[in-house]
Amino acid sequence: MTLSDRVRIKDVRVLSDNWTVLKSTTFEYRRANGEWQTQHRETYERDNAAAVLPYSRAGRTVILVRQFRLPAYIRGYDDLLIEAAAGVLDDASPEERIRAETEEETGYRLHHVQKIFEAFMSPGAVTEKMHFFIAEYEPEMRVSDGGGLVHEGEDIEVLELSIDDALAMIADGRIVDAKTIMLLQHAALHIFR
Ligand SMILES: Nc1nc2c(ncn2[C@@H]2O[C@H](COP(=O)(O)OP(=O)(O)O[C@H]3O[C@H](CO)[C@@H](O)[C@H](O)[C@@H]3O)[C@@H](O)[C@H]2O)c(=O)[nH]1
Ligand SMILES: [Mg+2]
Repeated sequence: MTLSDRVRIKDVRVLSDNWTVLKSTTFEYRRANGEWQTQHRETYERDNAAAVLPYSRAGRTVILVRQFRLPAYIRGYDDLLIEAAAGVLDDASPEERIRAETEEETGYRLHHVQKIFEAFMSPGAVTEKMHFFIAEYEPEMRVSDGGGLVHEGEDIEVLELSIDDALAMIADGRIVDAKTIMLLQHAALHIFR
């Protein structure tokens, strides 16, 4: 299947080209009834990213991180966000990037990482596609404190939580990050049954 016979791009304007590119695109879309309709949409063109849930089957625990997120704060969330370790790919492969990112953010040097799925996280506005991984960890894999890159402003706390506590934190609103909820629910369904 291709959409190229339903979409005609007419004009693309760069509205902002700073940390990430914001574009405005004018295009024609052929509706289900066959009529062509002109539309304008803005897209925030982010690189793809990867996220991971390190888990211990024996300990029934997972590793998460906690950090400040300005967009959530602006929207009224008055706490640090609890998240799965994640990072943008920066032209690396998802597997390569998620290992490096996990070590940077959590201090764990993972061995095998298992891809579980890919997902667009906000497809109405953001181009980013997230690659999701799970990975078994053991205490010996912790090679540093993690914490992220100070010169990039990262100030990341590492959390080791029981899966039951993590799932309870989704229910009571202490975990509100989408990628993290997806990974924890995957773990509940497929790892810690
Ligand atoms: N100077 C500057 N730095 C930025 C900006 N935006 C992000 N950064 C820095 O760029 C680095 C990106 O860190 P990563 O670990 O690679 O990405 P991330 O912030 O975890 O983002 C991923 O997860 C987010 C939460 O789900 C996603 O929102 C994001 O799109 C991505 O997937 C961080 O040091 C962050 O502070 C910006 O506008 N200006
Ligand atoms: Mg990150």
